[in-house]
Amino acid sequence: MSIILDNVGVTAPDSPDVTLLRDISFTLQEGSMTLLIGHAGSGKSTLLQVLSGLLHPHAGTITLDEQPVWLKPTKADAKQLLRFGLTFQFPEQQLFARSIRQEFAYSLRPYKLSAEERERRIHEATDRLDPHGVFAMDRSPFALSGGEQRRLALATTFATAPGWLLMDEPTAGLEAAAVRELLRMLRGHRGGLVVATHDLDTFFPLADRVLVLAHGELVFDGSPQELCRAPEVLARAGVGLPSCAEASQDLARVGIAIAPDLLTPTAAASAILSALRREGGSASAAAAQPAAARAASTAQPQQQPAAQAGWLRRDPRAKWLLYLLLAIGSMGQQGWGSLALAAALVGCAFIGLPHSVVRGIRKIAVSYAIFLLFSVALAGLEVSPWGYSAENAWSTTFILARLFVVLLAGYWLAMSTPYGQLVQGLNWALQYLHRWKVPVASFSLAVSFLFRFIPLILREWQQFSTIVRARGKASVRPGSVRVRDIPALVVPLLLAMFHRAEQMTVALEMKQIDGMTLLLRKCTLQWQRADTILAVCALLAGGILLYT
Ligand SMILES: Nc1ncnc2c1ncn2[C@@H]1O[C@H](COP(=O)(O)OP(=O)(O)OP(=O)(O)O)[C@@H](O)[C@H]1O
Repeated sequence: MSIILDNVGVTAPDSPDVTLLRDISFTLQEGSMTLLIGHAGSGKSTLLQVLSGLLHPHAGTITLDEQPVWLKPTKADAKQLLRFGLTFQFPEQQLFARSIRQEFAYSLRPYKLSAEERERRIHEATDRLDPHGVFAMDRSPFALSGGEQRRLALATTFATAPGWLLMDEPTAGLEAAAVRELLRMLRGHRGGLVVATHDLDTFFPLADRVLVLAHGELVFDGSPQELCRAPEVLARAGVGLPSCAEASQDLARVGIAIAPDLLTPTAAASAILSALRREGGSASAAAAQPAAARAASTAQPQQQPAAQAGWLRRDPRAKWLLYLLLAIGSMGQQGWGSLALAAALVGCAFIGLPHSVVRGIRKIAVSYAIFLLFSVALAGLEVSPWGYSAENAWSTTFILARLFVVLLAGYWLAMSTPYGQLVQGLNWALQYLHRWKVPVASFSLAVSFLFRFIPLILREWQQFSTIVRARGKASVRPGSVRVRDIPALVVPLLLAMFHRAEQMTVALEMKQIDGMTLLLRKCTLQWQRADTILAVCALLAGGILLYT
């Protein structure tokens, strides 16, 4: 049961111009354990999602047992999906059900097992992962401790008996004893394993193979031992050395030569002992020196920050002004002709923004059109006597169309301005109101909080929707969620958001930040000539809309 990736390339789901993985080719053999390592953001999690059929590659092919994983760009082969088990970082965050039994039921549902087989799988998984017998089937998963929750989350994946178990940072946040326990379980896993990790020392002794990623490209494919003998590869890829290679370099400096590929403390200890016993270890230390020197001298590649797009460089105060005038001007329109003019002016604001932003309008428009159809259908209904008023329907259409133009203006502001700048721009205006004794401090705090929260919600939504697609084995378009998976998405999402809100509140309290502090912060924005031109254009656009 081998997995073959042939020249796979992946772009960001929402931004096809951003490449996440480039020309990845390799074959993974059944029963093997492969590590994915690389610097933060190198593409490890993305590769796991591609391997498990959650993310469609824009180029190349992926086959499992010579059968393609993807039938078409929006549809993975449902049968193939059942053969993968993907666990995410902090898998305990994915729990949502009222009872442990329901957690298992949710993970096993796509497999359509008989009742006996389902019970057998649950027993087998709990035997392995519940040594202290805390998984009473009617117990709430939220009544378990953090470590027990993680074991339960892993057990639900193990119960699906995946041919390929793919794990993202499985040791993150685990204490040493729990790591040992995890390794014991992994040794017992009968299928193939792919582990994305930064924890080289834990996994190198177990792994058959290591794939190193750097900036979305595969830069090394070989055994852990080979990689330890080539520390320059790790340095170039921005990955720290495993302890065995580091110890070998340090010992070489004091004249003790041991090989850099002794992956366990036991192997290293006996090599050190032999080296100490040997006379004149210094000569061999010289042999180890070049590798150390090579590693140290290899500078890590620096990524150049991308040039900022024109709109992003503009002062947020000018953008707020344009937004407010467009929004007020659009709301003031009473006829379709002038509303079309307002829409055209809002449309002009999108010129120069990335294609992904423009594509976002299509998504918003589709959802809004559905909402509009329902609203218009209801608005026209007349109850006594029964009938349908075209006039009511038409006026509702107009009001909703006007709202849509305002919504687009808001979307433009949000997409063209980083949230920090949005808040600064608004606070600048609020400072004047504060001087005129208008109580705006709480408003300023609420706005800062809200703007900080919106991107967090979007990020968490993306993460949890990927998790439910993986657990529910949903062969649906990436980014979408089936209705029946919504409880499995909403509960962990809300819990994560509450947790985030709590963290942010504590951070604000610790830093003693309140609305007044935010309001009185020195404004670091810099008004430029182009901003004056934008402000004049905004006033002109506003003037035209108010006049029409
Ligand atoms: N939906 C997306 N849109 C745009 N960029 C994305 C998207 N998903 C991931 N990226 C970017 O792709 C790169 C690879 O992300 P990925 O999560 O795969 O990295 P990683 O190697 O797993 O990182 P880490 O070790 O920090 O978990 C990152 O720079 C990330 O910001």
